[in-house]
Order: sequence, then structure tokens, then C-alpha cells
Amino acid sequence: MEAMVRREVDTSEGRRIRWSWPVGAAVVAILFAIALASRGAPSLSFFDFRTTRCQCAPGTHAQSGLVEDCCCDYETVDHLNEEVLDPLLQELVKTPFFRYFKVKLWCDCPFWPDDGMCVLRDCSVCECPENEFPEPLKRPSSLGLSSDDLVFREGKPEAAIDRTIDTKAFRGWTEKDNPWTNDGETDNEATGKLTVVHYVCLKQLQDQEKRIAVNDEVIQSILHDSCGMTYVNLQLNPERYTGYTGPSPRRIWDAIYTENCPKYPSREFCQERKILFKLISGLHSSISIHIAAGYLLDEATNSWGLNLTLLYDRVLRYPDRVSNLYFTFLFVLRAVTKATDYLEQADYDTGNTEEDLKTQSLMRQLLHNPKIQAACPLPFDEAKLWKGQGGPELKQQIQRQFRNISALMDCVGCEKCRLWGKLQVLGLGTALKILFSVDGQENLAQRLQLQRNEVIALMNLLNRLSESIKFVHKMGPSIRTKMGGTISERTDLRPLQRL
Ligand SMILES: Cc1cc2nc3c(=O)[nH]c(=O)nc-3n(C[C@H](O)[C@H](O)[C@H](O)COP(=O)(O)OP(=O)(O)OC[C@H]3O[C@@H](n4cnc5c(N)ncnc54)[C@H](O)[C@@H]3O)c2cc1C
Repeated sequence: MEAMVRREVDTSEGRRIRWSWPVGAAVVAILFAIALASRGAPSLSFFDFRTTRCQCAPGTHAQSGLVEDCCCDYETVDHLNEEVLDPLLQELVKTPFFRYFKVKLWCDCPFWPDDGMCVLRDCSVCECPENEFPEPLKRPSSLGLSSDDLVFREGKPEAAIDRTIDTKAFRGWTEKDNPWTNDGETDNEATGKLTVVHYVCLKQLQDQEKRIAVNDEVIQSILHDSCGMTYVNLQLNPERYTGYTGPSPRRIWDAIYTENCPKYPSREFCQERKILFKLISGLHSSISIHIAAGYLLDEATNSWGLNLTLLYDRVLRYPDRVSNLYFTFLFVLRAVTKATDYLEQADYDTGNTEEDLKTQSLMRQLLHNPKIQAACPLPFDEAKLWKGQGGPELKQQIQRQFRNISALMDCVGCEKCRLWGKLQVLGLGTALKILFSVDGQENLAQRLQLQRNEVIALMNLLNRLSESIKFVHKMGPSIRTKMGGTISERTDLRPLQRL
């Protein structure tokens, strides 16, 4: 066998192969068998636009061939990403609709006392100044408030909010809870409502210096107690290195992996059990890639750039972390394409007609892209999951675990990391909701209900993953060569570089 491999290598150098009869016959027989077997199997190469329904293969765990448990190969994903997805997503996330994310940044960690430590000024999130975000989003009524709330809290009818524009701006968007994420994330959660009510009313009183003396401290404490909701311009807050290291993030990742999504190493376990680990691991890889790509190389000169060692040590040297990134990407892409009808009909109104038309057009180009449909028509096949014995119970268990992970985001001790952690976990929760809360494709658009913030999170998550894949594809080979090309068999035992 070894000799045969050597001969093949020789061929590429232009030498002649010397075949022995039995070896030649065996090779011909094997090739014939492979050809026969692959006639029925889908070839999903980017250059082979067949549209047969995919038989998801168990996967090879290497970075070639089909991405494990998915229906597209690595090469196809790289090409589609570079040619179609990345350019569209880069434009999409800059539009007013997708760049403002509503988030509760100051909730208490429900599991342990706050131990966050973040060393850089860059940790903090720059919130939107009053005059910046689009009018329809600005109205507090868009957070699901009613004028009764205001009267009840402050007894001040003049503080009542006009809901007319809210209805228009949020047409088609639901406020229904997502069963996959922590309840506190949703718009209609009670404390969220009160926070905004307090903020609006108290601020008005303060400004007018009327009736009640209110100082910032009071406002802050109210905001903090009820974990205030705020709008953040994502474009001004890139996900990158923040200096958030040490026991605090370690504790969170540990809690996620050990308590909520343990790794099931062997093939004995069903795909459903392995899904959560793979999704979180893929997300973790993407976060690490963004940290490495936007690293503070020299604090004195404030110079930012790529930290090669970090990228290699945390992600590239572990093939399973890379393949989990591709898995997560395909999973989220499938959710987006499954929700095509819904997302196409959704209202992307921010009051800026030109920009909103552009948003709509970009969404259409992405949802109906012929290259994606031809090369990767079914990125992930969710239909075959939860069918076995105990499937529904298993689904509920995994749903609970994911909700815990979502709640753990309030324990992240650095604002910017918390912002991106919350957004991306909400994006994953939205993908899970699309894929697993509604069976089948028929009438999906009628039955599916998404919050506006869920869609913003979903598309921004897809963009993060797409950026990470582009980065791995472009830089991976040269970095591997530079770093010596060693690939670790083990996924967690090598000490990581301290920052
Ligand atoms: C939700 C969240 C968001 C964050 N966002 C940021 C941010 O935006 N900017 C920033 O600078 N820091 C951020 N951090 C911190 C960052 O992720 C690291 O925790 C930190 O840089 C310390 O890294 P580390 O070397 O201890 O390894 P960590 O990345 O903390 O990894 C901890 C352990 O998890 C395992 N592991 C690592 N990667 C994977 C993977 N892909 N799959 C499976 N297992 C894995 C390994 O066993 C590793 O030892 C965030 C942390 C969290 C929890």
C-alpha cells in the first residue's frame, strides 16, 4: 500500500508507474465499485450543480469532503461564501435595519456573583446617541409598552407613548417568546418594559426639573435593577479582542461545556445529542477567530491586527473546531433558507425608504440566490432529527440546556463580549426555533413567528460565521505552514497561550 502511494506521488512528478497485475486489477475493481456507489450519491461540489436531495453523510472529520452531518462539502462552502454570501452579508449588516440591536446589557448573572474583569477601555459598549437610530425604532412603544404602563408607573398621561408608528414599523413582527432562549431576552418580558418606562419618565422629569427630583444615580440603579434595554449600533462595536481573559470567561465556557453541552466523542451517540456541542463549539471558534483577527498588537501605539499564534493555537490546530465552525455556518444558513418565505415578506421599515429598499433587495438576492440553490440546496437536513424513540424528550432537554446557555450570557463580565455573546446566542436560538419548532416546509411562513430582534441576530450571526470561514479559508493554509503544520489530535489538552 505504502509503495503504491509512493508510485502515485511519483506520477505527479512525471515518472512512469510500474503496475503489477494483481495490484492493477484490484485498483480497477475498487475504482469501478466507487464509481457505481457514487452514481446514486450526490456530488455537491460547487461546480456540479445537481439538485438531488442530500443524504447527509456521517462525515469524515477532516477538512475535505462533506462537512460532518451536513450536505455540502468544504470546497463548496468556501466558494459560495466567497462569491455570494460574504459580499451580500457585508452589505446587509450595514443597513439601518440590521445594524441596530436591542439588548439588555446589565442583567445580573443568575448563577453566581458578578466576577467580571475586563482590562481594556475597548470592553465597553458604545451605545447609540439619541439622535442616531431610526425614528421607528426610537419610540419606546416599539418595545411593547402600552400607555397604561406609563400611567400606572408615573401617573403622568403626558408621558404616554404614541403607538401608531410602532404598529407600522413593526408590522409582521411578533413579540412571542422563543422557546429556545432565555425568557429575559424577549421584548415583552416584564422587567424590560418597566425599565424603559422608568427611563423615559424619569428622564423627562429630570430634564424639566419638575415635581420629583431624580438624579442619574437613581436612573442608573433602576436601569441596573431591571437590566435596562438599550439599542447598540453594531457597526460601532466590532467583535474583537477586549482583554477579557482569566477565570471569568473560563468559568463561563466551562459551565457551558461541562453542564450544558457535553461533548459526545464517539459515533455511538445520535446526531441530536451532538448538535448542541457542535453549534457552541462552532460559535466559540468564530469568537476566537474574531479575537485573533482584531487583536491589540501594541497597546502603546494602539495598533490592531492579526494575532497568528492565537488563531492557530485556539482554532486552526484543532480540525474539529474548524469543522464545527463550518457545521454551525451550514446550520444557520439552512435556517435562513428554510425561512425564505417569511423573511421575504417581512417588513424592513426603518423610515429610510432608500436604505430599506436596499435591505429588502439584499435579502431577496440572498434568499433566492441560484448559486446557493444549485450548489448547496439543503445545507443541513433537519427533517430526520428527533424521530427516534425519546426524540421529543431529548428535544426538550436540549432546549432547556440551550436556555441555560442563553442565561449564562448575563454572566459575561465584559460589555462588548456580552453584547456579541447575547446576539450570537439569540441568533442560534432563532435558527433552532426555525428548524425545530415548526415541522415541515408547508405553510411555514404562516406558522413561523419571529421577533424583529431575532432576525437581526440571525443575519448578523450568519455574517460573523461567514467572516470566520472566509478568514480560515484565506489564511488557514499559510498560517498552518508558518506554524509548523502540526495538527492536534486532541481538542482540549494543550495549554493555550496566555494573553
Ligand atoms: C460568550 C463569550 C464571548 C466572548 N467574547 C469575547 C470578545 O468579543 N473579545 C474577547 O477578547 N474575548 C471574548 N471572550 C473571552 C474569550 O472567549 C476567551 O475566553 C478568552 O480570550 C480567554 O481564552 P482562553 O485562552 O482561556 O481560551 P477560551 O477561548 O476561553 O477556551 C476555554 C476552553 O474551551 C475549550 N475550547 C476552546 N475553543 C473551543 C472550541 N472552538 N470548541 C470546543 N472547545 C473549545 C478549550 O478546552 C479551552 O481551553 C468571550 C467569552 C465568552 C464566554
